Amino acid sequence: MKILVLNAGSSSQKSCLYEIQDNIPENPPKPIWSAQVEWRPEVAKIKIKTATAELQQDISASHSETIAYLIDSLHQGTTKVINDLSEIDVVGHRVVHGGKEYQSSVVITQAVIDTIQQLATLAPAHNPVNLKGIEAIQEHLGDIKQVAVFDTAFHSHIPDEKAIFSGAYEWVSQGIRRYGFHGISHQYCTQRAAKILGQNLDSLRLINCHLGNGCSLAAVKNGRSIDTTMGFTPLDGLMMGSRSGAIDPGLLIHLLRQENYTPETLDNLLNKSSGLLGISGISGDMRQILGAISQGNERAKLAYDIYIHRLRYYIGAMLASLQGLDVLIFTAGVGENSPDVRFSVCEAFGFLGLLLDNQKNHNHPVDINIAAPESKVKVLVIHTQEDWQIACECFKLH
Ligand SMILES: Nc1ncnc2c1ncn2[C@@H]1O[C@H](COP(=O)(O)OP(=O)(O)O)[C@@H](O)[C@H]1O
Ligand SMILES: CC(=O)OP(=O)(O)O
Ligand SMILES: [Mg+2]
Repeated sequence: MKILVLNAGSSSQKSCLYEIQDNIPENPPKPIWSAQVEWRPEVAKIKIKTATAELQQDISASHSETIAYLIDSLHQGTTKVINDLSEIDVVGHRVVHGGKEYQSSVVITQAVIDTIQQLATLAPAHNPVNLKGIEAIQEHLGDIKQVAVFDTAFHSHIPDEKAIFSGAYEWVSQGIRRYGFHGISHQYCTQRAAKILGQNLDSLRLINCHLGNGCSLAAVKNGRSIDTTMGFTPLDGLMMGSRSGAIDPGLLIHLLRQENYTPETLDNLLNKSSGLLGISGISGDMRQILGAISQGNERAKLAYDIYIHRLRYYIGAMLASLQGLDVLIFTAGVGENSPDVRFSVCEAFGFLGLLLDNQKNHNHPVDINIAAPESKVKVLVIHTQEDWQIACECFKLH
């Protein structure tokens, strides 16, 4: 069975074509075809990879035209991997916000599209681009079966005392609660951790640190998320590349009342120009922050220190929810690639008996335990594979 996956983020889209035969294999296979698009103001920067070819192309085209270009590259030119588009059985999409309506993956119907649309105000940087992907597939692949896989689904069993905000009781019936995000990645890493360690999830308390452009933690017990740092929207919790994470809600009232902010200017400030970017004034990219620190830039150092403090602070919160810890996991762009961040975080938890193996930490670890043999907590670096997780969900629903 051939499954095309579109994993759209706020500024980029990863896409893969997978083939699954009779059963889901234990280890994720390489995709037959993969593509990455970065949306820049005037241009889509495209990279396509197959077993035998690599193609890089900048095109000036709309979202739908860019997806048409990707689809063409599946059966034409040097990146051709299928003879005909009818070989594709199903298309899976990452959808960031599923609200209270969706607690597991669903086959997409018009009603599903309408709901994703209604939820767009809660994830304005994500749900609209997810919808564009669904519509482009309808346009170019007709009525092929499409599946929505929600970032919120993995967190849908978080107990009420951790999910309900301590505001108005009416919020509960209005669906205002902690939903949590990055669930596709948190779920993949949870299952992968059990596989790497050869242990059953029933016996493991995990904290998964998803540190990409957006950042969140999940506390996982018995294979389920029981707490997480993102909330009603993907703005809560940790400091991120350009998002503030949690801040005093009284500050928002102050900005609206005294500083003439509007909902739009606040949204822009908190989602697009805060976090590492806002504090450093340089970039939301951790590589650039680390580079600037090595040049002695004090604002970059402050941004890094706040980022680490917030990570430690929320790991503390997840520890309290789990009442202990067996495995700490680092994943996504920063978590997978920055030994500095991993070291700075782990240093604070020596009191738990957590000890890193410094050599393993620096040796580009992928899917291994980087804790010292005597450490009481295992520390895994896992290459998150959201696309594969989405493909597996499609396979299960087909
Ligand atoms: N070698 C590295 N060291 C530190 N950070 C890195 C490194 N490589 C990538 N990153 C970080 O990873 C981030 C992107 O992570 P990624 O998971 O790809 O994000 P997303 O899927 O949210 O767009 C970049 O902003 C960058 O800060
Ligand atoms: C939900 C979310 O924040 O996703 P991303 O990290 O892809 O922006
Ligand atoms: Mg991501």
